[in-house]
Amino acid sequence: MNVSRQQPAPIRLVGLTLGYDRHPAVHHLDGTVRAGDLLALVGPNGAGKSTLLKGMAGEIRCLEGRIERAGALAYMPQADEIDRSFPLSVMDLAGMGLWRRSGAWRSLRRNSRAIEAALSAVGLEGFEARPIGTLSGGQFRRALFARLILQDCPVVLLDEPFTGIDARTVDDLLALIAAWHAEGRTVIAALHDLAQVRAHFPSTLLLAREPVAWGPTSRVLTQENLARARNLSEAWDEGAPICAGRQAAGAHDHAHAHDHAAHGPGAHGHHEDAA
Ligand SMILES: Nc1ncnc2c1ncn2[C@@H]1O[C@H](COP(=O)(O)OP(=O)(O)OP(=O)(O)O)[C@@H](O)[C@H]1O
Repeated sequence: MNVSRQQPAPIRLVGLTLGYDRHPAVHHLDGTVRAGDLLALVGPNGAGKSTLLKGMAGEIRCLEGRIERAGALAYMPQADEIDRSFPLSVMDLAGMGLWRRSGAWRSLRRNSRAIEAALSAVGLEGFEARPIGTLSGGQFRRALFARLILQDCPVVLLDEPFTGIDARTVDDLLALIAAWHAEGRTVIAALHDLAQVRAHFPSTLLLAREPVAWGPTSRVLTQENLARARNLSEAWDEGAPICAGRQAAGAHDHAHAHDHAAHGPGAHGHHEDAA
């Protein structure tokens, strides 16, 4: 792994609302993901985790506010968003990770050595020529992680990277993520397994269409915060328009189809991690 690569910059969310067709999916986000953070995004179904990752990856535009970030970023969407019918070999798929950096100077031989090393790091040696459509879910996930290794980006975004993956593969991939963290990269992952988050992710952003709590995992994943996240999600109105009054009112007194009553102290996602 190239240790001289670019270091990550912090990612700042400023008055951020993201959504689809002018309907917010997640809003009122303010806070900073520290450079080098290992951050879990947690929340009920529909809480806005994927939407936030898509916004950070530049796949959707901000409805309001902005995301300030710099440098290269690698993004792994949810498995069902990836077309596996495309006639690609495992080697081709992993090799796509080199596109950003590979120029004419990089020989095919050097490329293939790097790809083989990445495939070996995820336990896929011998799979180079296999069409991706023939891989099991776990093998395909490993191939995607090999592509991330080759992308070699300072910031890595993962959307539910372990869904449907067996325990051994999850352990291997968690070790890879821990190594990225140790190298100083920023890693942000949307996850549902709270035990896994507690064990492996020092920071957590708990979302329920808006930030419920953001900070050290042990302080965020409390019963009280989790209950508040459930209540907020249930109270959400899918058809609500974007909060046009927020900036004018500068507070929470604007007319809202969704319930803000559950806001508590610390709900506004300021990163309380002093370290
Ligand atoms: N392409 C889209 N078009 C319209 N609405 C969308 C789109 N993608 C997501 N949404 C809506 O945005 C909201 C947030 O969805 P999102 O996928 O971000 O949640 P999530 O926290 O990742 O959920 P899950 O845990 O179920 O994956 C949901 O109400 C969802 O229906």
